[in-house]
Amino acid sequence: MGSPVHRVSLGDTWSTQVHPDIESERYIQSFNVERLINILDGGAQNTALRRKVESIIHSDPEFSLKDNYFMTQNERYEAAVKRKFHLQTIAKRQGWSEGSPELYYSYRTLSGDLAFSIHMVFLKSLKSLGSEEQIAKWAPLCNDFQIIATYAQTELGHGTYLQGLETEATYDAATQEFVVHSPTMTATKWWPGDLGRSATHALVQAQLICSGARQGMHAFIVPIRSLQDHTPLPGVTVGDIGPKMGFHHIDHGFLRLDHVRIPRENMLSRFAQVLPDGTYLKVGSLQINYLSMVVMRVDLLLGEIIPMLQKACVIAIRYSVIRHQSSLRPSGPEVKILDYQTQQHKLLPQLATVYAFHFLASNLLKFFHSSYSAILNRDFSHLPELHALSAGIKALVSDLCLQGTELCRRACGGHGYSKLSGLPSLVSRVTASCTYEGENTVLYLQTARFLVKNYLQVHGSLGSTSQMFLPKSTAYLTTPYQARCPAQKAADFLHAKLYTAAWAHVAARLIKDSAHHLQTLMQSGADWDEAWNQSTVLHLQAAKAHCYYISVKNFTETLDKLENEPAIQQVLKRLCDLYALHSILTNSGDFLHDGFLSGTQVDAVRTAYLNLLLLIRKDAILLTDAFDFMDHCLNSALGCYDGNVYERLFHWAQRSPTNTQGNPAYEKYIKPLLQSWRSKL
Ligand SMILES: CCCCCCC/C=C/C(=O)SCCNC(=O)CCNC(=O)[C@H](O)C(C)(C)COP(=O)(O)OP(=O)(O)OC[C@H]1O[C@@H](n2cnc3c(N)ncnc32)[C@H](O)[C@@H]1OP(=O)(O)O
Ligand SMILES: Cc1cc2nc3c(=O)[nH]c(=O)nc-3n(C[C@H](O)[C@H](O)[C@H](O)COP(=O)(O)OP(=O)(O)OC[C@H]3O[C@@H](n4cnc5c(N)ncnc54)[C@H](O)[C@@H]3O)c2cc1C
Repeated sequence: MGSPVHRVSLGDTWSTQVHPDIESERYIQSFNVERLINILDGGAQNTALRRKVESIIHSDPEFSLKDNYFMTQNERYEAAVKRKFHLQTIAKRQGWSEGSPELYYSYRTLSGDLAFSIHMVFLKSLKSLGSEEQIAKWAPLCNDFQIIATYAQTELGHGTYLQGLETEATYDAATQEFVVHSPTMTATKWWPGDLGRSATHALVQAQLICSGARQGMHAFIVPIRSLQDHTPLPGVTVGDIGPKMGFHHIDHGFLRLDHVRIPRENMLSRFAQVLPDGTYLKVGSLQINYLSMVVMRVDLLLGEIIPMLQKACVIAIRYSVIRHQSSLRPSGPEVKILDYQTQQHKLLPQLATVYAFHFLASNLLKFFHSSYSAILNRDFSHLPELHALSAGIKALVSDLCLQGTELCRRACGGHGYSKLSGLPSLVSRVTASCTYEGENTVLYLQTARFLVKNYLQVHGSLGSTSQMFLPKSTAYLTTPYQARCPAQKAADFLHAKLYTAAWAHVAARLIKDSAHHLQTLMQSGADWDEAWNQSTVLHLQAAKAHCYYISVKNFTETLDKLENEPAIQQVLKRLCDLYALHSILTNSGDFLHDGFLSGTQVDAVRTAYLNLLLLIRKDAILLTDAFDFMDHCLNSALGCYDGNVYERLFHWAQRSPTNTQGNPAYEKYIKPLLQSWRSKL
């Protein structure tokens, strides 16, 4: 066992003991927590490296997040910039290079509360869309922060529909330059992070116009602020978009360009280029210019989105074994709120979901790595499947992480509404993930487009089936599916094959129904586009079901590989069962619709599910400990490892400026009012 000491690290002098209510939860260990930590980290050597980075970061007071909750937007931004540059200094001293695991772990340790994260999006986009020469030129400048860069794609008028972007880059063969211009108000770039107050350069996505022809969206590097004094360069209007729901530490910005000239070499040209005479050359489809979005959708899952739900689970579940409220029977002792079935029903499916998502995202990352280098070398054969999987998985993961963090917040009652719980910041931050890097509805529909296409390849017209080769993730569309679920009792639903087949059935049926709906509309005279729009609610449902199926299947396959770890395999199997059965129960209408499950079978699913809640309840604290977040990183008065919730909440509240900075309203308004009554009392 790794020592828990490294986790109790806030240095609160009054906190000398772990609360007995949480200590007792750790007393009987049905599995080795340290081994599970290693598995989640992808090996013991990664755990050791991560903890080394954490100890360097947390022993340095410059990195403290403790006053975050009391800061204004400007203060948050400044603190994030300071931390980022301090991290750069440490990284240099320690020899942590850009893209190294150490910097990845630093980001995790600091909860991403650092400036210049979109600078990293720029770098990743450069590596996806730039030629080797362009990467060799710009990447070192980025790595050393000789420039600060942003990714400027979204405009006031368009974010989703990239073909509708209005910013223009017109090639001038006479000077071999592009003229980058925002022709309308709605062409103003809006939302790019690090743009508002920091960036010196922007990767601007603009419509390429050369030799009089519009060639669609392409990426251009545009200098926007002086490297000498940071003033906007000629033709550039730039600023901050103002207050937002969250992400207060990031300066999201706007950018207008008035005929700004950049050299021809500043168009990123791995897949497309403009020759000096204005000839346009490209490989692949127009959508290859969307590659950096695929990269980011995969990258943000483990780096940003999933940790939000992991932390919310840690906080809410730890709090739920400290919090006592009411008793189970008259005159009985007050019980831990986690002993209420309804509290387990709120929290344990979230825990199961976040484990499912961790393994799902890890495997997607593997698929990404195996396809990405081929794509960079212009082999696009895996791109459609990668795009469809990354879009759908990003949508499902961010949707359910948002639902889950909000449920965790509410499960903490009133204290969950205090920022000091850490939960409101997690909710507001994960909310953004349902919108950025592709709004979720739009992403599900991209997945649906791929599924319908695959379905129609196999089942060309209504009823006819041909044996076709389909990508791995949609191969199940070729296998005839069972019409009825064979389960007869609750225990039957604990078979991974059975519930995976159930999700395959529902996904395949919904895909079939949405494709048939589309075809029926077309047979009655609608063209493809009209028919597509009139079936999108069905497509969306089908894409979601497909993603559920992929996530359930992936979890079961992960378990198969853990046969040398029987205790961990057993506890994860329960989580996998819970994830699958909870997803069936919350979508039970889809399983009942065609009689695949009967009402009696749904009752059996519920029985199996409720039994699992009790089993997982016993291991709940250890399963959250296995995420191995240090207290600094959780930054929660409710979620610390030692369980000293009330003392911490009380002490943290004392630090609030509302308590430390006097009360001008008293002097101005309350005092005169009260004193005006004094003479009469
Ligand atoms: C601490 C900080 C962390 C937070 C950081 C947050 C940083 C955030 C950054 C951003 O948000 S950057 C902006 C992100 N913007 C988007 O994601 C925009 C979403 N929109 C799109 O992706 C596209 O416009 C669209 C929805 C895919 C539609 O595009 P288009 O109209 O051009 O395509 P379609 O007609 O729908 O499809 C044509 C064809 O292309 C295929 N395809 C679409 N996208 C891709 C892709 N990315 N990769 C590969 N292929 C793609 C699509 O499947 C179609 O294929 P076929 O069916 O014709 O074979
Ligand atoms: C915190 C944050 C950070 C961001 N960072 C960046 C950044 O660094 N760089 C950058 O360029 N951008 C950034 N963005 C912008 C972000 O990528 C876009 O907001 C996002 O892609 C959604 O586009 P939109 O705002 O145009 O939404 P819209 O597309 O206008 O969506 C509005 C509604 O219309 C629906 N809709 C739109 N199109 C369709 C369709 N075809 N079919 C069905 N329904 C549709 C959507 O589902 C949604 O309900 C950021 C946004 C946020 C919130």
